[in-house]
Amino acid sequence: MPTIELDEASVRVPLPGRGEREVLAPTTLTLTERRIGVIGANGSGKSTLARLLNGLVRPTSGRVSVEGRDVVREGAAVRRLVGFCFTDPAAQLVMPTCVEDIELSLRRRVADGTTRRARAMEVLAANGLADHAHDSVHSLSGGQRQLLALAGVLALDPTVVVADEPTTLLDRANTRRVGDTLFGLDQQLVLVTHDLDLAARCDRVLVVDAARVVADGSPSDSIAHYTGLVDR
Ligand SMILES: Nc1ncnc2c1ncn2[C@@H]1O[C@H](COP(=O)(O)OP(=O)(O)OP(=O)(O)O)[C@@H](O)[C@H]1O
Repeated sequence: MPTIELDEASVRVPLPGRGEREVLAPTTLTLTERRIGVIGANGSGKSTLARLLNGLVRPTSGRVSVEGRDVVREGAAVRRLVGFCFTDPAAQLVMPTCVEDIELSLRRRVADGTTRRARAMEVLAANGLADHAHDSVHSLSGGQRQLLALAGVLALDPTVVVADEPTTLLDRANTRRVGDTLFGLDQQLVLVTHDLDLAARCDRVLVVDAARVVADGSPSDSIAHYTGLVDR
């Protein structure tokens, strides 16, 4: 599996007229497991941690690297390695139809339009969306939209998939479909989630609380730590 490293990486954001806020305290981690869960309360810093991994957020201090590539100095290379799936697929789906959306993802990879269309159709088929290729993205259900957004990320064959609460907007059946897709991936997965059933399927789970990783271990130990914080 790939190696993701955080070396004393912190994130502070300026608050106009009020100094700054630490949204992630200096954090050191080496992540080599296949499936890594990140859980914690709203506003604890999970998304910030996830966004550091592909350079969407830059560390204020310290270093973050993926496969030895620094997310700041080698940002383009890191973004090729790390696919990022957002909570709200609307953040990712910008083209009118499903097949055009996948083609947009592929534009830098496949120059020839006919080949690109064929590849996009394959990607849709692999994700159970072939029948919707020419449908409007807006006609899809929430679960189908999330699968389409994920398909757009997977079309680029990333080495690592970071998914930030990909099932939060979904009902139970779609949570299961998207969860099964994510846990069926060959790639390394970093999954930020409020769904403790999904967290329980990971190999290692980090608990974030008040801008710090406060627990890091097996799913059962980390989930127990988190529920202990909530029940405190
Ligand atoms: N650019 C920013 N400016 C100001 N505050 C920020 C910024 N980025 C993050 N924060 C704050 O840092 C805290 C952590 O945010 P983050 O989005 O990482 O939390 P989270 O654990 O993912 O929360 P949720 O579960 O609600 O998605 C929040 O209080 C958020 O408002």
